[in-house]
Amino acid sequence: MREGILVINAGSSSIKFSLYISNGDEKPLLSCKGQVEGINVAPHFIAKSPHGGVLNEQRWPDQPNMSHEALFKYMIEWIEAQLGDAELKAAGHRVVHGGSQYSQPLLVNDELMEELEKLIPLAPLHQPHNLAPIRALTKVHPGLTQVACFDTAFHRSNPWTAQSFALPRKITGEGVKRYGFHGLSYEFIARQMRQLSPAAARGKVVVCHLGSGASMCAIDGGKSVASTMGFTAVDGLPMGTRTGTMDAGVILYLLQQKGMTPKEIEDLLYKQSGLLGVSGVSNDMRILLESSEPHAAEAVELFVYRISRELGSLAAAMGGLDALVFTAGIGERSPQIRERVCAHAEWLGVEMDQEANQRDSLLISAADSPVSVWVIPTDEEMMIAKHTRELLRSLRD
Ligand SMILES: Nc1ncnc2c1ncn2[C@@H]1O[C@H](COP(=O)(O)OP(=O)(O)O)[C@@H](O)[C@H]1O
Ligand SMILES: CC(=O)OP(=O)(O)O
Ligand SMILES: [Mg+2]
Repeated sequence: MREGILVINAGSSSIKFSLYISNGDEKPLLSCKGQVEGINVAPHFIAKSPHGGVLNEQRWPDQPNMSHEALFKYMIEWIEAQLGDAELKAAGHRVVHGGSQYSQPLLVNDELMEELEKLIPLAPLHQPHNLAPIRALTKVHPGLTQVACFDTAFHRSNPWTAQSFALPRKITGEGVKRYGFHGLSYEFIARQMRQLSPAAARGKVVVCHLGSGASMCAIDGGKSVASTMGFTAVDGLPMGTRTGTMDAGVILYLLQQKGMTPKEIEDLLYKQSGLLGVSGVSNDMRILLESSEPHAAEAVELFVYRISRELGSLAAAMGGLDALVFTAGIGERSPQIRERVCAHAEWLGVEMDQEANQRDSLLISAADSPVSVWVIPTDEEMMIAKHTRELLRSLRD
């Protein structure tokens, strides 16, 4: 009996999917993957075979504001048609915030959904979009096994110092602490490192996940010990449209002196800041790198500067650095950003091989660099599929 596992990774401006098919107990193989991107701007659906061949592409130029729901419906109907004689066995979802309660992949039920909805204010760009496809799939397939995999889970191994704000204990006890995100990506990279360089994987690694959301993680002996994101995914590095770390006093100033409402401040911090706010040009790193606008160059400079400072901080959290990894959209595809970050990191023992970097090679450090430097494409969907399969297996046993 052929069985399908569908993985959904829904974000603020994109919904990514992967479909895995297995024959009986065999390991599931990737059947196709794709995404709708440009939601709210210029929606574009593309689906590819495992080898990268385009299977389907669709744009809606006269409906730029097409809803997440309508786009998800188009996507799911296309995916269902790909199943052929395979039965859809389960769906695994990336859920950005698991709060203080959830640190393992979990079977979705009404009670869990209620709890996850309470976390929407802590991840306004992500959580509503993570939960909507779960609900939409429940409608189409009422009995389908659905699994929620949390972006916060991998960081639960952080020591209390890395998880705490210096707030009164009562507030910390209510769950106001640092959770960290992009955990599925970091978990995938940690596994890859074990295969690529077992010695480095046993040591001290900093991973830079630089996408439209960007964060960094210190992984010591395979376990997350610190990261740049905190209570929410607006903390840490400046991102496409998010501020990253900011003096909390600025928020008081905006509330008390500028009379801004909480919703206006939320929009400012999550949607109007970061690369977009500083450059006034775009949230897209590709556009900024090509732009001749001085403010575009400053936005890139600030991005690199903040990565460099956080690198020092994360190395300090581990007491050293053996390997540095770049991943996600910018990390995997921008030799210039990697070069500039590595130039700031010479003091830590980072020496880059310029040619290897230009080629986006897997290993981009010089042969005698004390710290090895890697470019590893992340695969959050693969990690979700793995967790979903393991949970299904535990239900069968
Ligand atoms: N060749 C490139 N050079 C620089 N940046 C790139 C390149 N390709 C993609 N990006 C950046 O990667 C970002 C998207 O990364 P991705 O990891 O897919 O993000 P997310 O999953 O958070 O939507 C885009 O904002 C874009 O600026
Ligand atoms: C947590 C987060 O920022 O996710 P993304 O990079 O998908 O926006
Ligand atoms: Mg992402």
